[in-house]
Amino acid sequence: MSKQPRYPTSSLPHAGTVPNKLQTGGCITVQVGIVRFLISCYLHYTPIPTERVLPRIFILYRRSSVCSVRRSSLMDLLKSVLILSISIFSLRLLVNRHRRGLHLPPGPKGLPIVGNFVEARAVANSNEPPWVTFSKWSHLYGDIFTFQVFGSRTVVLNSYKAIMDLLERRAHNYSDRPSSPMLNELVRWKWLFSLMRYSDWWRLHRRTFHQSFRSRIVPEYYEIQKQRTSLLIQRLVTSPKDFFGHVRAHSGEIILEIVYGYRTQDKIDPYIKLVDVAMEGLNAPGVHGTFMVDFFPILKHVPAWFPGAGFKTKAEVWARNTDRVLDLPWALAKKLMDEGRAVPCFCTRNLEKLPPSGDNSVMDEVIKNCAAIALIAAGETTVSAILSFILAMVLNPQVQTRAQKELDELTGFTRLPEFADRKNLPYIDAVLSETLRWNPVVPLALPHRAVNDDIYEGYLIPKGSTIVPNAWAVLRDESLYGPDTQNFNPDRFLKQDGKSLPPNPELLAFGFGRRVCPGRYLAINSLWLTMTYLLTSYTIAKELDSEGKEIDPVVNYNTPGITSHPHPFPCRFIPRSSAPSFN
Ligand code: HEM
Repeated sequence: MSKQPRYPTSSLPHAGTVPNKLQTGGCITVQVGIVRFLISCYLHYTPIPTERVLPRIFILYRRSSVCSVRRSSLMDLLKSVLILSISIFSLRLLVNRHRRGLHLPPGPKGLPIVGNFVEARAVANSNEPPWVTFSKWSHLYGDIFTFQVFGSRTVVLNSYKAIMDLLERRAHNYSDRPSSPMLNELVRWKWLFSLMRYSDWWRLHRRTFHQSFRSRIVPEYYEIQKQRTSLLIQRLVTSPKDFFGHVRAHSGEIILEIVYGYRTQDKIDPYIKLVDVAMEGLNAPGVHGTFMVDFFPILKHVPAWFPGAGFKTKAEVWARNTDRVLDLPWALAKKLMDEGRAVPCFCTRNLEKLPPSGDNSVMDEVIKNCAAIALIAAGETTVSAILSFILAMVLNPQVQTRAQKELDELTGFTRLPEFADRKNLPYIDAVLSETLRWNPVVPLALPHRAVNDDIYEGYLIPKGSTIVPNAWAVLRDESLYGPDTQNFNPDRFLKQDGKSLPPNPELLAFGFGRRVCPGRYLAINSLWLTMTYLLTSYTIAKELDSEGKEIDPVVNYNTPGITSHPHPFPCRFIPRSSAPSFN
């Protein structure tokens, strides 16, 4: 007796019997479904992902049974899959010739299935920073090149034109972010809107954040920035050797007060420490491809005790720090508000806007997330830019003298500079631009993602590709910025007869399109003020060894992670006698 299918018998034309016609129809449904899926993979240039194909086949197979078909044997099914795969492969070869010469951008040749896994691992494990390696690859493959690892495609942009054409002018297609199961789910950074997909949830965060950090609002923070920068100058008198720590504290203090209304303690502040610890869990997995789970999301379900699942243990430790940096400063701000001791800040201003009655849980979460991202995003970035400026002054005393002269002439050496002075200090502005250019803080910006297929300069950029803008390579491009771009030379940004100015490094250092850094106005103000206060108060010089000889600092920016900052270097802060800061 034939076996009855497991579906409601009422849907059968003749319960208990299975007509041959429908059986054939079901098989065709399966096959048509598979063909359609494989063709769609082809059309979107997606390498056929086995982890998606197999479940898909089984879903189709089950659906076919609704057509009252007796299930064909598994062998039959596999046979048809094989035949169809071979046909689709031939079809692919055939249609390839007719695709109007559309190709993917060039790139290193990969192996079947794994693609450029070997090259990607080499980049991730190399002593050379990835932006330098990518810049070298661009000499081999061109300004736009691509590589692919286990079906996940990356397109690297190495020219100003390509970056602007795609990420700025076609921002509607390139404002998404690639998803990273390691960062978003395992290390629980999903509340960080810099990592969120291009969605309404991201838009709500971005809008809330932007309202408090746009160019017209940031002057409200001048006072906090001035007070904290004066404190930095004082601290350098007492312990100049600890300048890395002081610069770190300075950036942390500014953002903690702006966002949570919290004034840090004098010693190493626990909240600043919290951010530093949490950053480890952002920097290490932040470089796409470091963890296999980003290529095979299914691995996130592997238990931590399983051999080779060490990433789960690491992720759990990092995730606890992620939770702490989100929750603890927020709890403090809420406590200060409840006790009536809160000073006006990002949190109070936004929470007060909420209606007193009703469910505010969504906006509560958004405000909490935005406050914490400010803390995370402002920390390392501003610190790195200020340290680069200090290093540049140690290495280029002639630049420092000229900048001090410009400042002293304007202020008469009787007062500290004011933000209103900025328009009258063109050389200081050139030094600031050169600081952002010389060693950009986020050399590869953050990765973007193509929402749809796109064609650029005859190349196909498939939907879902990760787009990496190599800002470092562009900022070192001699055709844009003149000769010796490895050297610090602010003159590049001064008007010269008949010559047009190179692109403002702010256009590259702070990212692109709809994802451009929303904290850039605050960051530029902090950097400008710190530079001018330091130049007014100190001469920054090379450290001396025990014999009184100058020590040349080593310029090393090879730091793992998304941001790049100089390795510790020695220097001296020589107070300028009778500087207004010390009176
Ligand atoms: C010198 C200092 C800074 C530099 C160089 C910098 C650079 C960047 C870059 C390159 C991006 C990625 C843009 C893209 O995807 O194309 C970014 C994103 C972001 N930055 Fe900054 N940043 C700095 C300071 C700050 C500060 C002070 C804040 C907060 C007050 C901040 C908040 C953010 C946020 C929230 C994002 C995510 C934007 C999004 O995905 O929509 N940044 N920043």
